[in-house]
Amino acid sequence: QQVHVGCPDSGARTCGFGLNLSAEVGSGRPRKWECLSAGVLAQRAITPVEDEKPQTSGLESSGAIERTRQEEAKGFHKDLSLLPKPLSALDLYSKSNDGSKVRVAYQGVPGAYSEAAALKAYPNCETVPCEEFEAAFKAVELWLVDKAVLPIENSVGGSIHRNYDLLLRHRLHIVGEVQLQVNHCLLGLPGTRKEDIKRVLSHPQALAQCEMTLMALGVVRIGTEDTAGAAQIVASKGVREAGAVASSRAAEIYGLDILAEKIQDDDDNITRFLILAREPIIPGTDRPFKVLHCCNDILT
Ligand SMILES: O=C(O)C(=O)C[C@]1(C(=O)O)C=C[C@@H](O)C=C1
Repeated sequence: QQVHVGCPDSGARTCGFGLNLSAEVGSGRPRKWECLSAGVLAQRAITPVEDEKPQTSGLESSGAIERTRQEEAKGFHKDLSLLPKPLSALDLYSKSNDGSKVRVAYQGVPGAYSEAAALKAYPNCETVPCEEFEAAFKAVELWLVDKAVLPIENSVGGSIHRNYDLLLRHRLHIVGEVQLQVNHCLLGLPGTRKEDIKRVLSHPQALAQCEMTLMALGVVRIGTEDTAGAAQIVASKGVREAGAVASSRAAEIYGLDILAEKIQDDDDNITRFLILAREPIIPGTDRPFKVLHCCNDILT
């Protein structure tokens, strides 16, 4: 039984990190265990093939070993390209930025715009729903997630003050931002008509963004924690006269009909989200950065 974890392209001999585990078949006892770290002294993994080489005896054998040792000592650093390449700041930047395996907290339930913003920022991320904004901040601080994506302002509704307060009270860093086009839909139970709706549930921001449409419909507005949460309530209560303002994705997730699309007052309804992390982004020194100098002298 042999397990070898290493770099397939360079082979065990040159791989900087490797694990080589061999055991005699049937004995159940490991015969050899070798784990190599990235250190230069531990460059060479003993492969099973080398281990099975027939043994030679006496002087002939020790002379050959000595010659090999000397040759190896002389030629140890001959092919420098075989040494493991040190990580650069750029490697780390691109690896942490490909979106894979990143856990991102957002406020709301699946189908919320904040979840869409998280997926826009990190397309392959694992989204983690949180009941309140504060829970999303704490999830990052407690290392339960890597990032949080939170709405900070909307082109129609203005600032989301709660998140400004939370930014002051928590020690997280703003590491990016996402802008999302928010297209609200009026959702209802399957088979309902727009005219049947008497009460509309949604996040207060979303209700404010659809003020004119909702006024024209003459419906009662009820605030909820998030837009997708409103869709979830409408679907679970099964009340035909209740509707929700939420995304088309929320309609899909909770099995609701889209009774009207793009019901926001302003077609250009954009929400800006901040991406928060425990660590700030420190510009690397291996890439050029643009710096803008404002010289007052030029203007006077
Ligand atoms: O309820 C949601 O779906 C959210 O993501 C929250 C929120 C907000 O807080 O502004 C985000 C975008 C929309 O502007 C409406 C609501």
